[in-house]
Amino acid sequence: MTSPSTIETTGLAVEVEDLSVRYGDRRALDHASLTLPAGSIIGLLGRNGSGKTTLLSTVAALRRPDSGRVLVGGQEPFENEKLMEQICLVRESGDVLPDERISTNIEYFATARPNWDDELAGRLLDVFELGARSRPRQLSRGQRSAFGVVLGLASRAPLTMLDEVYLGMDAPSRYAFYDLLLEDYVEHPRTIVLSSHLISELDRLLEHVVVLHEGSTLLTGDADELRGRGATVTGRAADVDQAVASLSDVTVLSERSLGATRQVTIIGEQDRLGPDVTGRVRDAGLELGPVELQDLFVHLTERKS
Ligand SMILES: Nc1ncnc2c1ncn2[C@@H]1O[C@H](COP(=O)(O)OP(=O)(O)OP(=O)(O)O)[C@@H](O)[C@H]1O
Repeated sequence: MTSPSTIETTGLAVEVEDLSVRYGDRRALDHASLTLPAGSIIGLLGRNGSGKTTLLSTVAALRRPDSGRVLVGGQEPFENEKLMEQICLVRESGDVLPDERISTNIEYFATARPNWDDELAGRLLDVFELGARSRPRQLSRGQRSAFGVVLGLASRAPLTMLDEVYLGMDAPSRYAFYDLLLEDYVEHPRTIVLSSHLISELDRLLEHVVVLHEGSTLLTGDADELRGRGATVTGRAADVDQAVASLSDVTVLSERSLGATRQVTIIGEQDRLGPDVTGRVRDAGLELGPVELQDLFVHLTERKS
């Protein structure tokens, strides 16, 4: 069993083995297997309906597997009260008391969270301009999302899962959230899962990525390793076009132009770029950079559809 000090410093790992979950006849998860490594920020990516919420709900023991199993820190979460104190899932739907004041909601939430940090909660409420006396029912969608973020971060749960909560927030609030998340994570490492189908903003935060597609695991791995599977080629538009046209066995994932500069994202056969490709790009005097996870995600899920 994991000791409390290990939980504090590294968070809880999740092992999902051959997991299937059905809603009636509909199979939301179909023999999915994956690992969420302890002490990392993980992007759980997938198109609408791919099974992200179902997976997180099963990990948080809100649903029971139809077959297969989930282990959190080596233990099954279902009806495991002690373990549930260490797991925090914030869903876009809220899971708060809509007619009670924010301060009351916080008191209620904090009692079930041994690592709860009141000072952090207060700071986050200030950043997102949420009054302690207001009630969730009176908040806008974005403000309710921000309140979810407050509850998720201030819980400091060894396994914290935020299910698309931040999508309703406006850009300044989202960027404040990303900065605060990173700042707090560096001081208090834990396992943080961010689910989304919009990942370009999250890209820089992610250390590990899981892509679900139609209820199964399409891809899972270290984010840097995935970023290295393709490349961006940047330079003068004409030079980039000439270099990319000369590369055989390369697929273009996206193109962006700014004035005379062009950036093309490429990926090689079997999702690898050989040294011959990178060498030729460098020889042409062009800049080579990592691929954006969003481009890789769109490419992989489109190809599967
Ligand atoms: N309560 C439910 N009853 C019946 N089917 C459901 C229910 N909840 C989800 N599903 C189905 O299960 C599948 C997976 O849904 P899920 O909500 O887990 O996906 P998701 O990846 O979180 O989607 P989104 O990005 O749109 O939130 C979908 O096909 C969905 O229609």
